[in-house]
Amino acid sequence: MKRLDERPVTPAGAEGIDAIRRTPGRAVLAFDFDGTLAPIVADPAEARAEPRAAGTLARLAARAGAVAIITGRPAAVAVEYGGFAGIDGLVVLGQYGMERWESGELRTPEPLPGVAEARAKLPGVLEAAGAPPGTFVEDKQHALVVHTRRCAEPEVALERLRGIIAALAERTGLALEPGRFVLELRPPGMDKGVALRAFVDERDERPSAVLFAGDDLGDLAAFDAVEALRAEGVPGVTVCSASNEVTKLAERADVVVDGPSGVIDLLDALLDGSA
Ligand SMILES: O=P(O)(O)OC[C@H]1O[C@H](O[C@H]2O[C@H](CO)[C@@H](O)[C@H](O)[C@H]2O)[C@H](O)[C@@H](O)[C@@H]1O
Repeated sequence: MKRLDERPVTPAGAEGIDAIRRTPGRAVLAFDFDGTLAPIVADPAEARAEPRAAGTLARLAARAGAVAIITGRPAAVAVEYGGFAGIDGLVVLGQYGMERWESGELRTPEPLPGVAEARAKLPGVLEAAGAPPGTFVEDKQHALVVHTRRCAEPEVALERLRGIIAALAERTGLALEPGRFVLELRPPGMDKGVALRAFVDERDERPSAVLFAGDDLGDLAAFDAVEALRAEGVPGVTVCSASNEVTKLAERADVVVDGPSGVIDLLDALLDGSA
């Protein structure tokens, strides 16, 4: 396993890592799910966390001030696919922070009416746009996700659909959330940055440091939140779980690691003091 001091880390990131090591009991660490803790697969229902993820998160939750998963998935799905149900102290903020799972309890709001309207219109919209074979819709109750990963040319398919899905989002009062070969229609107002900031602000004490790890465009809002906290004097670390599908996070991150296994290696190094 690569030691942290063998990796390129920005000076601000190194400060954040030092602060986590010095005072882990007041550190807040949060993670995206797909692409960060779970390797990307063609069928979203087949995604599962990296086999070491639950064990490492359990150790982390026992040592850190607070640990959360902040995901676009429904919280219960991330708990199930991650194997996270037994992790004491873990909080899962699902659907970009609209849902909260904690100690086996799920809090979820009523779906926005625009989602039902979009659900009814989406099949016709996709047909009218000539969605290529392989395009499919994932219905998350609070949001609808158009996937193109299974198309012969996923990027071409995504670009063909982008405009018409954006128009549907506008007509139904929803936000368009683009991601790795996905266009998601979801309620506006909440994002991973808002969710992370609220999670940090719940603490009784100011955190010693904040870390967020992600891989996709929706995670940039959480990177913004880490940077805003840094500007307020809270040391922070942004970690990119790298892929060749999204490069924007690697350009912004303090530390870049090689996919979900690299994220777990990094956390194990932090926990084992070899960081
Ligand atoms: O916030 P996340 O935990 O990263 O969730 C974002 C979206 O992830 C899922 O899609 C991605 O993973 C799939 C399974 O590996 C993959 O097939 C797809 O191409 C990826 O974009 C999920 O299906 C979405 O609902 C989430 O919004």
